[in-house]
Amino acid sequence: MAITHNLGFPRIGAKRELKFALEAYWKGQTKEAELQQTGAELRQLHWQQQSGLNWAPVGDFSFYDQVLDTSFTLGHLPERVSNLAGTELDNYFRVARGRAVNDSACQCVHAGEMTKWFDTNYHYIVPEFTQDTEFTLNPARLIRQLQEAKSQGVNAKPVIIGPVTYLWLGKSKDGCDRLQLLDKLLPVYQALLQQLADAGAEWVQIDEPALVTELDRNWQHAVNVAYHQLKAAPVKLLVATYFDELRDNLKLACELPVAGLHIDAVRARTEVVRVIDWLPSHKVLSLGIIDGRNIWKSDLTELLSWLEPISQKLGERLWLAPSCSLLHVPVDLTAEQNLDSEIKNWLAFAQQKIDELSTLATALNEGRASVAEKLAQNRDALAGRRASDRVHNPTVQESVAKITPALGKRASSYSKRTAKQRQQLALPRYPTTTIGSFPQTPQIRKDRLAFKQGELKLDEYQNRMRTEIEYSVREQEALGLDVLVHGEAERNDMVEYFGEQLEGYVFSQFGWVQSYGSRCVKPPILFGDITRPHTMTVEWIRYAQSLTDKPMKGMLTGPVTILNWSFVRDDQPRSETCKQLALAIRKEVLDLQAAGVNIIQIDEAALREGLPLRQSQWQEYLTWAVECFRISANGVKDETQIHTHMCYSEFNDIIDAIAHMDADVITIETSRSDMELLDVFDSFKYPNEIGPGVYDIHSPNIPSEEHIVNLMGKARERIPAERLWINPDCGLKTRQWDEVRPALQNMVSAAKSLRNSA
Ligand SMILES: Nc1nc2c(c(=O)[nH]1)N[C@@H](CNc1ccc(C(=O)N[C@@H](CCC(=O)N[C@@H](CCC(=O)N[C@@H](CCC(=O)O)C(=O)O)C(=O)O)C(=O)O)cc1)CN2
Ligand code: MET
Ligand SMILES: [Zn+2]
Repeated sequence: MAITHNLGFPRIGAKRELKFALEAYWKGQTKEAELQQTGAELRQLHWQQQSGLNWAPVGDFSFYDQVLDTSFTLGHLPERVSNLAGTELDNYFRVARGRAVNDSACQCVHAGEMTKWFDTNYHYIVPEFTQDTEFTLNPARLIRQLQEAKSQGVNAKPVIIGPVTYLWLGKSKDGCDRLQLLDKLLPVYQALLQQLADAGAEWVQIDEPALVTELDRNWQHAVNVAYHQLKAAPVKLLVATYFDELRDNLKLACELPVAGLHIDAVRARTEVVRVIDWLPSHKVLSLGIIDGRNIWKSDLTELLSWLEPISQKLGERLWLAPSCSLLHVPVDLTAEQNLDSEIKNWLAFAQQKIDELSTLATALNEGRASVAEKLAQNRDALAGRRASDRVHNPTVQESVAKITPALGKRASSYSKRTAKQRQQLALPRYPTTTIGSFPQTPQIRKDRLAFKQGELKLDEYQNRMRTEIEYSVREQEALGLDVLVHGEAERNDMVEYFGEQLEGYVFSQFGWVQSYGSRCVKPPILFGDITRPHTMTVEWIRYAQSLTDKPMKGMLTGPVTILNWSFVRDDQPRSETCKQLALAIRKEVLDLQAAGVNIIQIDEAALREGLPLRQSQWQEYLTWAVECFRISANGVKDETQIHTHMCYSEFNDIIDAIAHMDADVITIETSRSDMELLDVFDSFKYPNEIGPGVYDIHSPNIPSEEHIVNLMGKARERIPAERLWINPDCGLKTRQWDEVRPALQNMVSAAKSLRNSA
């Protein structure tokens, strides 16, 4: 009798109800009660949609981020919000975004740092630790939601982040050893588990994904200490791991004194046999067999053949689940009206994944015959996908086979190139530029929606986008920027836009996935061999260049970032898919050059995110990822200046790979680290030009000229002035013009004053 459960459900809503409710609340258009009501309705709906399972998650819902929720549950808030007026929700949003609703008392504080959740495009708010950090239990939200679920007849299993992973996710602000806090943390967890038990919880899922990373002995020891202390709690604990194999932590995870273990049986399938061997015979084994990171239908028949003997052996001890929380996939495939029907039949979103799980459990519990029709349909869909001639294109495969190292090499070294580029571009010292996007105004979005719904003709849509481009060019000229951009008005997203242009992709209408807070992305679906049937950006850039005598940067997204932010095929290695994308981008680069564009930026914002979770596997990834970037960028002549952009701040451990990309200029995030991270870009390790971001675009705050001059002063201590550019941290699409204008004004005047003082 296999038991089914889910680790977490997407909370944004099939029509992004949560996003709209949050944004209305932040603007002060609605009251807290309305926001709470939307939350309750979404939870109820999502529990109903999971009612076919034996256990549904509770506590996976969040108004912003589940890690921030955990910080609140543990009574662990940054000191800067501890004495401010307002409700708990006000404080919650202050930590999340720097301010509460309509903070009329101007109780704005700097927001908590945001960083990537493991190797996903989801971002969490980083817990901030010092040696004086204290924890106090604040379980009300979780207990209320447990009661809410129970009152609706849900078989509820609370979900929390485990103590070791919680510490692992955070950052020490004073150099303290986070593990020293474990002793203070565990009693709070113990009390929390006690309260959940009192409120009627039988099982609690306690997530410890840190167990799939390389933990040193102190961290491994902490895992043991934690669960030996928590075993006294009067609930059954299911320790959940996901996103990778357990490897060196396998034995440790199996032997913890808890009632069950969940592992990612998609990414760690080869470990299942060993886990079954090691797991004591009283424990539940939860196998995450449905891929929570991708949108393809599972091969149910193949899974059954594998699972039947396991089910025989484990009986009631076998639980089945998606590999990880379904937060990382869209909600419901049936909402899609415009998806190509052949390809739609190959896909499963969150709801369909829940159905797959139920089908598998029924087959195991009642025999395959009981779901024969569903299994047959599933087999047909998969056979169709395998055989489809839309997936395979021999010409593309030949081009990839013909790739040689020469394709990734520029004709001359950086020093030769830069001399020619300087002569041609004649830029001042400390050239100023921006990262690509300008505000995506409500009007731009409205126009695009009208166009997509057929209410606006192509011509008219293009006219309007050209007007937006012209507007941003005039603004940049007025500001006195040196290298201009067209502003990306015509792009819904830097990856989806390219997915829409390339052959081998389809895209959804409602396939939204949360990236941070209320911000979502709609990853395009890469199903087949990639070709570029026509130019994708040339006309827009050419138009923008025609408006000005200043140099206009061509703007592209790089192959690695397109790969990492798409749902990609699982029938060939990612490196193979990436090479196909690289060849397509290379064509675009060469066409831009032919159109007279002599500065081309190729964004690789997600290059670091694609790193495997274990450092021992990094090199293999970096080798092909960097090679793909080089293939896309390096076909150009010496005079063409290649830029790349990366908006994260940890380069120490991959600086060699970054240098090996050999872009003429790299723009990076640095403003929040006070330029310290430039230490790693010193002349030996990084010989080319650098634009260290001088202000944080995630914040509405306007940086002062003095602040920027100050930061650049620090940059100059590390990098020779002739190799420095001045630019923001990242694109400006989420900001408003009223914020962008004064910020860039200060940036440009900072550049002028630096030039004068040189
Ligand atoms: N893919 C990706 N990942 C990334 C980033 C990124 O830029 N792209 N940046 C980093 C941070 N993550 C981010 C993720 C999303 C957004 C973002 O701005 N998302 C927008 C949606 C962007 C989009 O796809 N816009 C579409 C659709 C917009 C829309 O909602 N349209 C409305 C109608 C228009 C309206 O009335 O507003 C509708 O369909 O109902 C468009 O412009 O065409 C949002 O959530 O609001 C920003 C940063 C890391 N990961
Ligand atoms: N060119 C892109 C932009 O400016 C780069 C963003 S990186 C997330 O929006
Ligand atoms: Zn960026």
